[in-house]
Amino acid sequence: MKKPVRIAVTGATGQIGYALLFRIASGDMLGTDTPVILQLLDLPQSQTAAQGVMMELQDCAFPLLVDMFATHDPEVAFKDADIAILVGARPRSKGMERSDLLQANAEIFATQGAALNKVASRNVKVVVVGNPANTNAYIAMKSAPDLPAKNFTALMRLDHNRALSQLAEKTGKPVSKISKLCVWGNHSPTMYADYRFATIDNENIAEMINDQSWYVNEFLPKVGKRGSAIIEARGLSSAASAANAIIDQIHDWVIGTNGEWVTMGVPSDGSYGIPEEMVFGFPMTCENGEYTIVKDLPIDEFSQQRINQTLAELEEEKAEVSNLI
Ligand SMILES: NC(=O)c1ccc[n+]([C@@H]2O[C@H](COP(=O)([O-])OP(=O)(O)OC[C@H]3O[C@@H](n4cnc5c(N)ncnc54)[C@H](O)[C@@H]3O)[C@@H](O)[C@H]2O)c1
Ligand SMILES: O=C(O)C[C@H](O)C(=O)O
Repeated sequence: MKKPVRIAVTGATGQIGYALLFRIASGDMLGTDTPVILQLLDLPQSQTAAQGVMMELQDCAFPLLVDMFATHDPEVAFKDADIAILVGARPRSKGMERSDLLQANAEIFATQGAALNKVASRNVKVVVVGNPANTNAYIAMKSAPDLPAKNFTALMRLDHNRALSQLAEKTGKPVSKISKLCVWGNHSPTMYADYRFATIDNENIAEMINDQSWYVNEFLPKVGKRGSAIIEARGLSSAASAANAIIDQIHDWVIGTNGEWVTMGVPSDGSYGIPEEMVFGFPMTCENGEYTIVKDLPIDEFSQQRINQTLAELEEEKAEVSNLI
């Protein structure tokens, strides 16, 4: 058996927390050979609910769950954390855009970035889920100057998975056959789900579908606005699919992608003209616990225009939180 991995989860008693914790403890995220310790953070008024969630976790008798505790203090929750999943934040409701949450949620990520800086493992892998996820990840990263900036990521795997499923449905082929898809930019309707390089059995999907109007007028808006469609239909924002995407993003970051592309929101290294440190969705491969941006892809005029649009939105969000960083 390996050494237990300390996993801090914020917003542990919320919707996503409830869909996430049991899958982490069952081994879906890090594999069935890796024991875990869950360090749960939620607000003081949610501590009784947190006890209830822990009772249920206990009642599952997961062999991999070696310890767990709940607290309202970020410095306790993040102590020595190897992985920190920052979910705790207000979700949007009908009629709101994710950027409307910026002022409500930004301070949480400044406080939690500072706490991670103080007490987490120096190698902590951070995934920010609370919206607007990219800018919140940027705030957390800037609030943690002693940790490597590359350790801070935003959840963009849900967008990637949504795009995969739409392409599988359109082509009638299984999701597992699709390679080299990516989503550029912000986790917002401006995101750019790029299928130009995507293949099924080495055949180019764009050529296979051969319908630019479907791509521009149906596929891109459907993927970009999927979060709103779920809120409209369910009355609540996505939770099980978000938890699943968190599991996928961390699984692949830690265990690797075998050369396959995935999408993660990561601090830019200047690739594709994206300003350094801007937390942006890029195509990614992962190996040995490190991610690498897929470099030197050709960017045509349409793609450049879409990338510029999502970048401009991130620049605006960044300007709005300049008081916090
Ligand atoms: N990036 C993505 O793909 C994605 C997908 C789905 C949801 N989200 C976002 O995730 C966030 C959580 O969604 P949810 O549906 O679980 O919401 P929820 O309201 O069900 O749960 C949020 C939890 O966070 C807790 N919380 C609030 N402030 C906190 C703080 N300062 N510290 C610790 N805990 C705190 C609340 O008490 C609550 O238990 C929202 O911002 C939502 O928009 C992101
Ligand atoms: O859209 C939301 O507000 C929730 C989440 O970001 C999603 O994409 O489902």
